[in-house]
Amino acid sequence: MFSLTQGAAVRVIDHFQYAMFCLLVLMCFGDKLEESKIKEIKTMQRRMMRAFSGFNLLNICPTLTKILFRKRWHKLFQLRQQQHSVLIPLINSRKKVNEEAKAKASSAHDDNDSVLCYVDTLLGLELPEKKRKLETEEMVSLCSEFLNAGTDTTSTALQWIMANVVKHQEIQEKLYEEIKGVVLVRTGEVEIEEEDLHNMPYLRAVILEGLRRHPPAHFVLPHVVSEDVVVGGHVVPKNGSVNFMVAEMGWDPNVWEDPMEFKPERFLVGGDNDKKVEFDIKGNREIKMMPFGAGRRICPASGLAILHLEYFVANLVWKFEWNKVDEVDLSEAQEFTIVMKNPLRARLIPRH
Ligand code: HEM
Repeated sequence: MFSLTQGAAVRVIDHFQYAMFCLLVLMCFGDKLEESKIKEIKTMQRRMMRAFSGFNLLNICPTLTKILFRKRWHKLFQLRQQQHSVLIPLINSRKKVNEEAKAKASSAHDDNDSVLCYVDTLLGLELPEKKRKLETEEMVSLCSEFLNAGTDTTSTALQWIMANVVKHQEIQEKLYEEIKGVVLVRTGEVEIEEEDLHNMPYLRAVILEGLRRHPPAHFVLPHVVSEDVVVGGHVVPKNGSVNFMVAEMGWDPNVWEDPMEFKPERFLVGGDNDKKVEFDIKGNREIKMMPFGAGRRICPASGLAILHLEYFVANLVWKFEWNKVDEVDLSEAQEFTIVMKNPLRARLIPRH
């Protein structure tokens, strides 16, 4: 992930974003693409995302806005065209892989060299009500959503968590000791595997504390109520738009002790030798925080995101000693997500 001179100061967010994007591209298209291809997809997706807020207006009354905002419509079509030219060949090549596997009468998914990727699942999907397969254009939108929704959110969360790991060296020490205890029982094994993560309750607590204290999204996506409802004595009329103050929930002093402090231990239950984490992150029983939203439109990838965060944090702490360059500044700035105003810089020393 990093190429660095021993102990050099690294601005980590660009590496986190790129690593996360590569991982999602692999999960999406099932292929390890060339770096130049990945960069082409990334640049195109960024362009689309930057322009997106300006396109919301076009939705209000398309017949009218097509006359009033011709230039903006033109730009939207141009960007969409570019997106097609980059993503459709990748979808088609996956289609071919699937067809060839079928022709050989063996499933591509049983083949050890291939993974079941997101596009495979889209190709296999039949819309139950409409009784039809997805159009290629619909798959482009879904792949685009998959890449956009997963990259900044996870890499932002990772940066906030690592910032706290650098700021609070005692947390880093505890993490390292926990990882060592799990990994060193296997001789000659230096990579942390997915299964190891189940035996690292303190790591899980650090991730949850990161999502509570620094949720990447301070609001969920806007929702509209389908009928009049009364909430806490207030009427929300049909079609009224509602949102939730995600960050404020996680910082509520009536629910959390010292809410602005970074204290992973708050998520640990059980004695010293039997520590575990039992927390209802999806808000099925009660909602104490909701970094992924809650209910029907909850982030569909909450489990995946937590797995990615655990995997990255564990390996980063296992492989490197993370030291401060300057005092870690936890001020926030609004971009696509709530990011660190002064991105984390750390001095990394390989441990092994
Ligand atoms: C730490 C990482 C992540 C956080 C904090 C996060 C948070 C959220 C939130 C708050 C929502 C809106 C929920 C609502 O409107 O009620 C959402 C929606 C969504 N997220 Fe995530 N997310 C993360 C990672 C991911 C990843 C890795 C993917 C995909 C690979 C993903 C895909 C989506 C999609 C597709 C939606 C829209 C769901 C819908 O419209 O019903 N997210 N996420």
